[in-house]
This record gives sequence, C-alpha cells and structure tokens, in this order.
Amino acid sequence: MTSAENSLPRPRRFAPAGPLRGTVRVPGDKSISHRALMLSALAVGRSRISGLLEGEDVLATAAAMRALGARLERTSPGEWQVSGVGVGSLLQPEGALDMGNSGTSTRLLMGLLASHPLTVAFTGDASLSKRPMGRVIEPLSLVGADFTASPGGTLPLMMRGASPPVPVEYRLPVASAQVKSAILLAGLNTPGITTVVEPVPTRDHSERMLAGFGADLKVEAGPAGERVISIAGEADLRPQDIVVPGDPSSAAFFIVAALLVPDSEVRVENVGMNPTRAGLVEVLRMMGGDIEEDGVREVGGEPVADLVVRHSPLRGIEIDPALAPSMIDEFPALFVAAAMAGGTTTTTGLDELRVKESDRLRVMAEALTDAGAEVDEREDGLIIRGTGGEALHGTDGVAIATHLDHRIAMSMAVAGLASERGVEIDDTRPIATSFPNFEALLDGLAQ
Ligand SMILES: O=C(O)C1=C[C@@H](OP(=O)(O)O)[C@@H](O)[C@H](O)C1
Ligand SMILES: C=C(OP(=O)(O)O)C(=O)O
Repeated sequence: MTSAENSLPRPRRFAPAGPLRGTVRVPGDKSISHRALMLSALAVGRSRISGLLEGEDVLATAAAMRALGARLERTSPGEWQVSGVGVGSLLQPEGALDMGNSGTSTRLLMGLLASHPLTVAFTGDASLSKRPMGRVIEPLSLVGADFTASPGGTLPLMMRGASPPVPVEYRLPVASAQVKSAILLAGLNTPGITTVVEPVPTRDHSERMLAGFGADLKVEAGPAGERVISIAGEADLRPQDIVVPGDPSSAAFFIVAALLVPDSEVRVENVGMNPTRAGLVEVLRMMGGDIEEDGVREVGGEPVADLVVRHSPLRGIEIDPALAPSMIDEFPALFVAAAMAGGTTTTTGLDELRVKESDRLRVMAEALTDAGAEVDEREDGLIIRGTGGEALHGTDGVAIATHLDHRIAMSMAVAGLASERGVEIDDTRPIATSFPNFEALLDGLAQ
C-alpha cells in the first residue's frame, strides 16, 4: 500500500524561487537498493547495507523479501542488516506480494521467483496495474514458469514457479534492464548456464552486484557487438557489506533546477556516475549546462562524484536516441530544461516512456503546455520550442495532473521554481516512491 493509496491527495503550488544556493546530498540509488535487498536475501548469512533508499518502492521490495523468509532489520536510517536464506530456499509467502507503484520490484521478483517452486500472486497500485508484464512473462515462461495475468498481461497476476527450471538463452527485444535482470535472477536457481543477449546496453547494476556477491557471471561481446551475459546456476551467494551510491535520477531535478533558476549555484553530493546512467549530464552539457564534477571516487563498486551546477543559458539540440537508455528516467526533467532553452529540442526513440508510471510523453506534453511551453507530441518523442531563457508563465487555475507518477511531480515542481507565477501540482504524495525528502531539500535551497 503506497501513501497515495491510503491518504488524500496533497496538492501544492511550487512558487518561483530566487537563486538556488547550497548543498544537497541525494538519497541512495533506487535500482541498486532493490538489488541489494534481493541479493542479500539470497546469500547465506548476514549482509549489511548502508545508504539504502527508504522510498516506498524499495520498501515494497523489503516487505516482499520478508514475506519470502529473509530477516531484514533497519538498524538506523539507511542502515539495514539482512539475514539471507540461500538461493533455492525462499519460503512460500502467505499472501499476495503488494508491489505498490514499483515496476522494478515486480519484474525483478517475478524473475527471481520464476525458478523457485512457489506460487505467488503479485498486486500493485492503479499505475502499476496498467504496465506491461508480458515482456517478462514471455522469457520466464521459457524458463518453465506458468502465469495467469490480467487482460493485456498486467497485474494482478499469479505465477507458478518452474520445477525444474530450464536455462534459456534470450535476446532482449526491448532495451530493458528490468527484463535483463529478471532473466539473470531466474538463472540463479536454474541448473546450467542462463544467457541474456543485450543488443543495446542498459544499466548494469545487476551484473556488477551479482559478481560482487560471488555469482559466476560473464559478460562477453557478441558478433555484432551485443553484450552477452551469462550466469551459472545454482549459485551460492556470499553475504556482503554494500554501500549504495546516490541516485543520479534523483540528482536530475536539482541539476535542472540549478541550471534554470538565474544566479543559482548548487552542489549535489554523492551522485552515481555509472556510464549506463549518466546520459542526462552529458546531454545537458551539450546544451551548454555548466556542470562540474568534483571528487570522482568509487562507492560500492560504482563511480560517484559531487556535481557543482551553475545557472547557464541552454540551447536546444537534437538528442541522439542511442543515449536514451542511459537517461531513460530523466526525460521528464530534461523536457523541463528544453522548455526554457534557446531553440528547439527534438527527442526520438522514446516509445518506452509511454509504459512507465504514466505515459510520460503524453503527460509531460500536457503538463508543459499547461505551464506555458510550446510542445509537439510525436509517436516516439517530444519536440519542444524553448523560451530562450524566459521564465515559463506557469499555471493559473489548472493543477498539473501527475497520474501517480513521482517523476512528473518532481519535474513540474522544478518548472514551478523557474516560472513566473508558479506551478500547481495536483498531488505530491507519489514523490515518496523514490525521493521522500525531495520537497525539504528543494525548499532548503531556495533563498
Ligand atoms: O532496472 C532498473 O532498476 C530500472 C530500469 C528501467 O526500466 P526498464 O528496464 O523498464 O527500462 C528504469 O526505467 C527503472 O526506473 C529502473
Ligand atoms: C520507471 C521507474 O520505476 P519503476 O519501473 O521501478 O516503477 C522510475 O523510477 O522512473
């Protein structure tokens, strides 16, 4: 149950701000936090995790791992200890696994459990219940799991895990780290070698963390340059001490806010800079953004830096669709930046944005238009004619519809800060999905 399901909508007007100045430290990476809990629950013995994101999506994963028999204890904020049960030894959960708003929890757990002899029901909120699960049902059926899904291959669904599971070699038809990870996680309890062929690289946190836990995982180059990832089952995972780096997808909102609000200078600390996630910084620099990296270091096997971001005039560009996977969750924030750049920004190859927490192409086109931007919605992207640095006029009497989508809410909050009259958001509750202290941090920066 998410906060947006058991309370009343919490609308808010984000007013224009003076210069943003100061330092923010972004919370732990959501993708890495999910994986840290899942793999710790499968290692025999006690793992320690620090910097865990305590957003609602990750808490849904934590609750599921508890229901499957692992012991999880929160020792202080962001610090967790997990006593794992071992690959193959998860228990039959008593009730349905409630995945809340979280696509990552759902698809990765479907994979993990597909090779266990368990019968599991998955449920989710109204947003998650519209999202396609066929993309994992198809490969996991080849592993031998059996599914009864709602019409259209959606939640609620029931899965009977394979017994015995069959190792597959699967070529990803969509660039999706969730589908890749689901298959690799199924491979953990499958005898033999499970292989995923990835034509377009996506975030590689699963590969890094599986190797860190001692799984026998290989990444090779295929004949056409594809990534060929294979994992040997039945794996023995060793408990780990994991430090979760900060989430670049959360940092995105502060980076864009500092670029757009005149005279701002913000230091964003602890930002994960894994090249499979760093596309937004690259694109904003191409648009003229002044983003400096300071103190580049390694945290938990991932590159991390502090970023110093200064207000900059931006220019519109054509964004190479090949960059999309490395900034897939950052497009709503990028669209806000484009709305105030000089000239036109063109994006293509973004069909995947239509199947996130909301249809992020349609919803951002409507939201930015309501706030005074010039936007054309195309099948696979947006074309945005920027104001050339002029503040957007903002919203008067219309509240932006966020459709249970945390990233729409945070992006339009940033648009409000950089607007003339402010932007009204219909509901800020979904922000707790990935970034519970977002509003407090943002309010702390406004002078
Ligand atoms: O693997 C992950 O942790 C994620 C992968 C991406 O989804 P897709 O794999 O569906 O692109 C991303 O949008 C999501 O927020 C997190
Ligand atoms: C798409 C997202 O997450 P998920 O797929 O886990 O719901 C996101 O956080 O933007």
